Amino acid sequence: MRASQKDFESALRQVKLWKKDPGNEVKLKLYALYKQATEGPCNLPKPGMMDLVNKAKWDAWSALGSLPKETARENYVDLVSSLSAASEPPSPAKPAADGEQAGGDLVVTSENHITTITFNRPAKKNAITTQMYRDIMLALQAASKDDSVLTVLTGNGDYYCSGNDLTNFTDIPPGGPEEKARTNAVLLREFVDYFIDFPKPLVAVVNGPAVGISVTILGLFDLVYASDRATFHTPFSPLGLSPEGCSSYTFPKMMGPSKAAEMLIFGRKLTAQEACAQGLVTEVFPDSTLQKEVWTRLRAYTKLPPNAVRTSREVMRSKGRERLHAVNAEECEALRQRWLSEECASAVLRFMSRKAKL
Ligand SMILES: CCCCCC/C=C/C(=O)SCCNC(=O)CCNC(=O)[C@H](O)C(C)(C)COP(=O)(O)OP(=O)(O)OC[C@H]1O[C@@H](n2cnc3c(N)ncnc32)[C@H](O)[C@@H]1OP(=O)(O)O
Repeated sequence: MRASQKDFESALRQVKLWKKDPGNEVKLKLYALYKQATEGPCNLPKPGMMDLVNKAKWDAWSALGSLPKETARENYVDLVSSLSAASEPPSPAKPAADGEQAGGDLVVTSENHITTITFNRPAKKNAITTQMYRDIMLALQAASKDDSVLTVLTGNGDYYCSGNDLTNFTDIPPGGPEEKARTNAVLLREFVDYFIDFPKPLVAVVNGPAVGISVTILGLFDLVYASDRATFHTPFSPLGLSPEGCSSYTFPKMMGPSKAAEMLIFGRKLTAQEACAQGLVTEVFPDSTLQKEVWTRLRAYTKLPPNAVRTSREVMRSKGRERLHAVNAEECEALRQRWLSEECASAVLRFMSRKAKL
């Protein structure tokens, strides 16, 4: 059945009412079909390599070649109707479809002298947005002053964290990609500095797979407890990137240079057991008992004399702190340059157009 102009307009209105973001892949398809249906084949000049968003849009539209306007209109209507059921708002009685809890992308709680910071973006595998980096710093600042003895980082849902949200690279400011790379480098340096300087024991409860920066900063934690479902993956080279979170220093020190190279240069993904054997993980627990066992143990640790805990930690940490700050600065500068590379731009584009996954 051919879609009429009325069907097309109704589909356009329907899309505007969607409450749930359909994801980049779908948005690019809709954009391309819309442009083809209303303007015909793409004859705009190709945007520059660093203009990630417009390049992805241009690629999607150009890929439709000389598809007739009527067919594009029909495909648009079909796509919208097939997706509409999935985009209907959840009924108020039910939890949101993606399982997000009230409290936003980051949930901070304090109980029994433990402050817990939870990544809470399960629908996006807990990828860290620019706002979340800032909120984590605020949470650490507050936790450093509250009455908690331990600070825990964990994730809600099936992932611990899928690392940096790759769409953080796509909103290019007026100063262009150079300004974006500079501000990202400043934010990253400040973020990692918070972990280097944090005055209380830091504990990660790695409830599922961990990727990128959520893995590298584990080298700055005191305890890392992992589910046997967890994996540890730092795919920097495939992304055109280089290591951060002081891992270029902490990982070789912890696991030896060649094991660190396999992870940080060649992107080998470790199981929880392998990560434990390399010293990155303190202990692995069956997924079914992780929460019970870990929280029981952590509550017992909070009963230890707090000043003794602090002093022991400080004498273990103080010697290496200056070195870690220097490493952090060096890694951020390397990344600033990497973010301006064609290798990195292509990797982000591949992810956005869903041709690539880890
Ligand atoms: C201020 C800047 C500081 C930068 C610091 C430098 C940091 C570097 C890093 O952390 S590098 C690592 C970056 N992470 C990745 O490359 C992971 C990318 N994600 C994937 O490969 C996959 O999503 C997966 C393997 C994590 C999970 O695959 P799968 O189980 O098949 O799920 P989906 O792919 O369908 O994912 C569901 C949903 O989540 C979105 N998503 C997942 N990870 C990210 C991410 N890192 N950034 C943005 N979005 C992410 C994914 O797009 C899906 O969204 P959709 O449903 O399509 O809207």
